Amino acid sequence: MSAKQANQHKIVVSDIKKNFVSAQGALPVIGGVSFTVDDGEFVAIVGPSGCGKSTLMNIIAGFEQPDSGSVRVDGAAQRGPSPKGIVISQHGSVFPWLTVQQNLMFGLNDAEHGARHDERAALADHYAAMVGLKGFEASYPHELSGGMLKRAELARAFVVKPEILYMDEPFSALDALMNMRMRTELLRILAEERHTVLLITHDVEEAIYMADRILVLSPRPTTIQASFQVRLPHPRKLASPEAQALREAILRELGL
Ligand SMILES: Nc1ncnc2c1ncn2[C@@H]1O[C@H](COP(=O)(O)OP(=O)(O)OP(=O)(O)O)[C@@H](O)[C@H]1O
Repeated sequence: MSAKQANQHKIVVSDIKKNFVSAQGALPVIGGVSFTVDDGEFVAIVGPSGCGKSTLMNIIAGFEQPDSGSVRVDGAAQRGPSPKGIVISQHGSVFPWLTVQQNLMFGLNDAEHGARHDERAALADHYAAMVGLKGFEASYPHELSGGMLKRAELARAFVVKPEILYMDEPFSALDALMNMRMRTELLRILAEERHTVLLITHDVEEAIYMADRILVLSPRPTTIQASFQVRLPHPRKLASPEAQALREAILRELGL
């Protein structure tokens, strides 16, 4: 690979290995995973339950260290969580004691986003409106529905304009209809603002609907078993013969 090509990759994951040690002995979880993600690319990772998806994501996002191998973001070794990336998980991350607006303002520091409180409030309100929460800026999280809460979390992630979104089963706690709405919402926002996305999901259709590329992980100790480029135009029709063929090929890799 030439230096120029290497520079184009936003994330470079090189031969990551990870064992957990328990009373029962060593549990090999990640058995050597390498891949790259380009700037602005949306890569989804699917794999069997318990294969190590979350562990891999935690390592790539800098929250956990691998036993061996490395993660580089924009060419620099990832040694801990970086402000370039933000994690959205199914557990949620909004502060229950702050309103929607206060939650969105929380990540905006004075230096970068204007010292004035009203400038940061305006930016927070802009992102609340972008995810369909106009009119709910003064509401507290417990006053929102599950779907609205998820929108607030997305807005909270987007307001700080992260270069990378690490998403670990972000919509899995939502009902099927809201899950589909949030997929569409996420793609709409991504069309407006450029981000690199790494999505972990157990839902093959969710991956096909959104991703540019889908990596299929093997059972533990996990490795990349297959990779699929998704060359379907948006908005994607999951019932189309191309999407169905892709779904079947991925499910076959998963042994289903
Ligand atoms: N901190 C830890 N200490 C010990 N074992 C762990 C730890 N974190 C994860 N594991 C184990 O590593 C394996 C992989 O877990 P992980 O959560 O990464 O899998 P996953 O693919 O995300 O699972 P799921 O599909 O069920 O969400 C599991 O067997 C889990 O019990």
